[in-house]
Amino acid sequence: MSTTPLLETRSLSFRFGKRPILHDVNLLVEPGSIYGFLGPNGAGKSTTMRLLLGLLRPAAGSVHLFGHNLAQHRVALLNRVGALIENPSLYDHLTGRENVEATRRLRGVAASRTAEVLALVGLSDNAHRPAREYSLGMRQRLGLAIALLSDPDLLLLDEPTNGLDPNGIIEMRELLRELREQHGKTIVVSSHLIGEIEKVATHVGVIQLGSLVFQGSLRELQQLQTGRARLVLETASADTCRNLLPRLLTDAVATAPGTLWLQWVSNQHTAEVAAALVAAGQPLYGLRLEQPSLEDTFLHLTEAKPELVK
Ligand SMILES: Nc1ncnc2c1ncn2[C@@H]1O[C@H](COP(=O)(O)OP(=O)(O)OP(=O)(O)O)[C@@H](O)[C@H]1O
Repeated sequence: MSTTPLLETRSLSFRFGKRPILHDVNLLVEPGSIYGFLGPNGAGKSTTMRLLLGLLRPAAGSVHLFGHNLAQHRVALLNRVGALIENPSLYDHLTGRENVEATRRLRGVAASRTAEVLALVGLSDNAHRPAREYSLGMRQRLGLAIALLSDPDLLLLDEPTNGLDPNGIIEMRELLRELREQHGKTIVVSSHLIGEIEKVATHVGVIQLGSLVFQGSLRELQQLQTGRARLVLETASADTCRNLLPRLLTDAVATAPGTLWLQWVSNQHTAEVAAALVAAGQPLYGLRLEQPSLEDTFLHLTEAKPELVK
């Protein structure tokens, strides 16, 4: 069964003046997902978010929200989107509740929503305090409350945990999970930290130098990580082993006179390599599996050329 993506970009490109910033970006966000939009600083995440919100105009390509072209139905489509772009602009002298109220009136949203959104982000008990007394985490949650006023189907959050302490990061993560699981929101959340995204995202897009270098489910990213596992083999002479076992060791790389690295395939293959070495009369001093971390895989992706996009 195929569903219409909630958000899609088609060959989206952007330039600042003559400088190309985004190249042919094809994002695909399924309804009900938390899409982690990952990339190092300067990769183009904020620019993409601004294009998704119609705040910048593409040099080429298009943005589609809920199956419709943003350029043609801007107001109607953006009514269904809530956004938090970096730090929310708040009135520091007003209370949390008054900050929400100010936007609620402006947008003509029902009065009952103020208490609802404050409760949703866990700020009911602090709603009477002026925003200047709020921690950064509370400010982010207040910004999110304001973004939730019109009960949007899609939330676009640009680095919402930037600068938060570990507690604030956990609270934000739990809030995103709750918004998806209990309120059916689809969320796009950008970050430069894979460690944060892997804990909350169902899908991941990785951007590097303005190009999407990976897009898929978190599971597919983890599979890519497993595929990068390698066997490290310690023996007396790497060259002798390679000569004796050309079929098994053609692609092995000698990193030291007695050390070979080869791509990990399966447990069976590992056992076959070990048995073959011993049968060939070669000493086996060590055999270990090295699994790169997801962080390594992310770094690998963001160092690689953009050929991995599906
Ligand atoms: N107003 C601007 N004029 C010219 N270049 C810009 C402007 N804003 C951003 N850029 C450039 O566009 C590129 C992408 O920036 P962008 O802010 O989208 O990246 P990012 O992935 O969000 O990174 P960060 O997390 O550091 O904001 C960068 O090279 C940046 O220098």
